[in-house]
Amino acid sequence: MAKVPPIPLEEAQARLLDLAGPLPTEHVDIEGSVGRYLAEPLLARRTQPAADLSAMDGYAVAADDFAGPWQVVGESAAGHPYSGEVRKGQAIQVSTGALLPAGAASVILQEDLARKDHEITLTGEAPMPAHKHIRPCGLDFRQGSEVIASGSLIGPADAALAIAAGHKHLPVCRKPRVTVIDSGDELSSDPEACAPHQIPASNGAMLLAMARKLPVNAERSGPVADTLDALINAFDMANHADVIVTSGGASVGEHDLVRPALEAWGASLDFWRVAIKPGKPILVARRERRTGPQIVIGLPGNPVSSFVTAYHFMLPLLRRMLGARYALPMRIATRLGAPIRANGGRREFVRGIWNGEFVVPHTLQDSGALSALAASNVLIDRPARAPEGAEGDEVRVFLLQNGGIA
Ligand SMILES: Nc1nc2c(c(=O)[nH]1)N[C@H]1C(S)=C(S)[C@@H](COP(=O)(O)OP(=O)(O)OC[C@H]3O[C@@H](n4cnc5c(N)ncnc54)[C@H](O)[C@@H]3O)O[C@H]1N2
Ligand code: MOO
Repeated sequence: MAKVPPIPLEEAQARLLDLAGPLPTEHVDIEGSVGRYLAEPLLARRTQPAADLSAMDGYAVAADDFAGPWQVVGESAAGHPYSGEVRKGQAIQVSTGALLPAGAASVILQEDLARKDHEITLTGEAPMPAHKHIRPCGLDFRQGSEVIASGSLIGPADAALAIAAGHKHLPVCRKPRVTVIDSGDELSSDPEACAPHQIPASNGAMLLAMARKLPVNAERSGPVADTLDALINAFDMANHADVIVTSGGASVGEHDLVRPALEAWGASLDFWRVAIKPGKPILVARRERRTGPQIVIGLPGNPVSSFVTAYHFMLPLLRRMLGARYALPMRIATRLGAPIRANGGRREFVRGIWNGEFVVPHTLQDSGALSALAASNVLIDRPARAPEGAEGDEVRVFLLQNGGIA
């Protein structure tokens, strides 16, 4: 068959992300929103702090009243404000987070004072500047201001911020429905009963686990036999899915039937083959449905190729449907802890082990070697035709753990 030239990774990712947009918005309670992406900018419904607060435990005094001694005339505790006003020569005992009493301009730390009955005297330093221990009204945010940008990943701090800003619910995109299909006659669904001509169907579980790191409704089907009918039937069964992910049968062999099956099913191929290693035979197709489009990502069967292409295509597509501002994975710069060989003509994602300081390429880079993939915690991004690298050279890596998704 005619050779189809592979396209660059960025172009392929842009084409894939163009095929889909964020799914419709729904409102969920804040605890249930963590791990999802904010679908609209979030505006504060209140000002925080809503009034000037004391930032420390101590005594509030009037403006320019630092000589003392002062008469302690009352207390403002967190949740129990003082109702009167402070005058010169007076002090109000304040606790951290308590409302600053009317007339107060400074808080003197209790460590800098000596108290005897109702009188306090300065033994240490007066605050400098005078308002040092005061958290002014609106320091954090003001009513009506944007506190979280649209497309942000809602993490623990965002959940706290949304609640502090007066919200009970947040708008998020509905969860994409994902079906992962293992395909291949050699696949056994029972890893405990696998003949020598068979191989346990392991990609589906891996891809499902990767998808489920995101807030999606994902399920698995197969293994599906290498026939057009079996594949078309599996696609029909996934008619409810927004995203269908297959693994295997993406290459050029006569049993590689994913492309013809997709075409027979009514999907149109957007691209096939990307200039990356591993993962070159990846394909992407789209099918129109009454209830919205379906995107099919056909991943190569080699387990490491499946993993790498799921990382660079499946997860970004799901993040895009979830409304994420940054759908693509991000790299960090680090240094080599061992030499790395010169690269060939395809951009390569070398499995490596990073200790937070240096990265060492795994010695086994076969695209079927799950043992090397599982032992690795980064993908080293090697540009096409990169020269060999020496220990200490800078390289870019994609994190698979420690905050990275894999
Ligand atoms: N003549 C050519 N042959 C191949 C080319 C090529 O350009 N010309 N490309 C190679 C590359 S690159 C890759 S990657 C593989 C991918 O091919 P397929 O997507 O068609 O994958 P399969 O042939 O179905 O399987 C490859 C390998 O992976 C195992 N596999 C498949 N599915 C699973 C699964 N669900 N769980 C575990 N393991 C699975 C399968 O048994 C094979 O060993 O093609 C090259 N060939
Ligand atoms: O590109 Mo394949 O994915 O070499 O293994």
